[in-house]
Amino acid sequence: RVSALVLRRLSAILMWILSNAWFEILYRDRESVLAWEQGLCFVPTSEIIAVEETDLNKKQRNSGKWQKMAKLHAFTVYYVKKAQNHRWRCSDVTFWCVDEQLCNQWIQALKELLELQTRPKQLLVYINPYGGKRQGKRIYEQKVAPLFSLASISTDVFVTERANHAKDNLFEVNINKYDGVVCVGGDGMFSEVMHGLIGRMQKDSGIDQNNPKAPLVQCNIRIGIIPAGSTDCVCYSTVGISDPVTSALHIILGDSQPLDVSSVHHNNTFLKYTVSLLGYGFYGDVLKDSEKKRWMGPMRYDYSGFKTFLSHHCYEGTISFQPAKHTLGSPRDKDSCRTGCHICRQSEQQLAEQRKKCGLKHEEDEEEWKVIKGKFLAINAVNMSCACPRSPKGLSPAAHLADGSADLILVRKCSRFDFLRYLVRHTNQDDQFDFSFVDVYRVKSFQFTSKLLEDNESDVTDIGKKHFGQFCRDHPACCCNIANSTWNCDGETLDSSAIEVRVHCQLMKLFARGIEENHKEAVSNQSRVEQLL
Ligand SMILES: CCCCCCCCCCCCC/C=C/[C@@H](O)[C@H](CO)NC(=O)CCCCCCCCCCCCCCC
Ligand SMILES: Nc1ncnc2c1ncn2[C@@H]1O[C@H](COP(=O)(O)OP(=O)(O)OP(=O)(O)O)[C@@H](O)[C@H]1O
Ligand SMILES: [Ca+2]
Repeated sequence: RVSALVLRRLSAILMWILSNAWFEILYRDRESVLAWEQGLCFVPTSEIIAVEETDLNKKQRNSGKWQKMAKLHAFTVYYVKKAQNHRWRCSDVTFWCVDEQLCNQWIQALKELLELQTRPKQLLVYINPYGGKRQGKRIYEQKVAPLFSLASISTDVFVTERANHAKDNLFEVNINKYDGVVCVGGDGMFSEVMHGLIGRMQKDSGIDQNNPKAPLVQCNIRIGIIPAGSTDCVCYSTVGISDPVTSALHIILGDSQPLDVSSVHHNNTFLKYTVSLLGYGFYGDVLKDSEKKRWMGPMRYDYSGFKTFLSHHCYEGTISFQPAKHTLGSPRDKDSCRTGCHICRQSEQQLAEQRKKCGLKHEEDEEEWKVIKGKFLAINAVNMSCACPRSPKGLSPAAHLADGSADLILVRKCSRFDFLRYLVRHTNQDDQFDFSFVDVYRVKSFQFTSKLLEDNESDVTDIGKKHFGQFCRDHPACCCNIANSTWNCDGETLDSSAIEVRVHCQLMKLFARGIEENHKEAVSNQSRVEQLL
């Protein structure tokens, strides 16, 4: 290790000398490293976007410079430049020399290196022209398509004409032709594409989605998200920023991030899949109200949020859940899920071992269920942190993208002021779970039944109890809503007062790599390693 360090230092000095001369390319282990005039700069081949021959002589002729010089030959390397806050940009550098053969050799060598990377070559793209601020088409055409063409990616592009157009289309297309599916839109559009892909996978494998216990088939075709929606929570939580160019570059490099998906059932009927927020009470009511105000664009959430906050409805019901014992993490952890997360890796292995051991036995049924009854302002189940521009740390900052668990957050009945304090903590660094009225559990499955439904089911003959007004008749001071709330399932409303939810570990994959450690954190970790050496 010490000699590797010394070698690296030596090669750095050598590169500095070379960078003042013509161009040079050095190899460090099997990774190529480029050095150029501006001083030292390392670019791993995995972060080179494209290599192109450059007609430098044409440029020079036009500018009138270099006229007395010999004919030059050049190539341009396009690479990922990492900026602040997880933002990526496409940068380029041109290398030149007088020897045409040498120049061609470098172009050839770099292209061969790029060929060795497993990157998407053919993509299927769905654009929702009405998501967010209705900029999806413009964003794709101006910011994304030029990058795909630079990276020699061919695309089949569909601009959707109605809701569920993309989902329906995914059941018909020749899916094996593609290396991935890209959706341009928000969380709702992503959800549509995910339902299409997972549904298609199960259909092709003869799996019945209505069976809540069916082991679902993993979906290996990756989805790329170009954010053009109102919340863009899935993109933000998996990339660290909601930025179309950054996401396009993650797709081009062929990044891969597995993702947990939860299935939602009612009475052996499949309802939906969810990857981000499945929320009852506050977030369900915000969504339901905001759907009527779509014309307001992303602002609709603030308007409906404020209205719902003032209405302060709570809902009574029973939640039963199975704690996620296979994972090392806890929702109160200080560390968050980051690129290459060891908790996600360990949890996946643990689940695979459990499955091997138990074979076809439904061991899950035998595991303990915890039951909680109460009155809640919000019941939020999140498969990931749910970070988004409105809430940069998310609803559960320590939730993991791919650990086979969800965080179940129960916000019990409390005063408006306390609920506001809780909401404000979505937006700052303070601990959201440090309230007497908030409980959080890491679970692998859960069920919810509203009190209204329980009452109706337990006494179907009592017609009086079927009327909503009955519910709080015995408690005149109670703020509980007389009707049920709805579920906010990744931004889609779901009307069911009884649901069964099960987390499927790493059911699908995204063109992403999780949130990378901050540069500062990474540098301090690196210097710690060097001190150790
Ligand atoms: C006082 C400041 C409080 C600010 C609270 C900000 C909370 C932001 C939480 C965002 C959580 C996102 C979870 C992701 C959900 C997505 O799958 C889904 C589809 O895109 N988006 C929403 O449902 C969109 C949900 C958007 C909900 C916005 C709620 C805004 C509440 C405003 C309350 C104001 C009270 C002011 C009282 C003086
Ligand atoms: N051509 C279309 N016309 C109408 N609706 C569409 C069309 N294409 C897709 N949709 C639907 O629009 C809904 C919302 O789209 P999308 O998620 O892109 O934007 P958003 O709701 O503004 O953003 P977010 O989900 O991030 O809050 C999706 O549920 C999708 O099914
Ligand atoms: Ca998870």
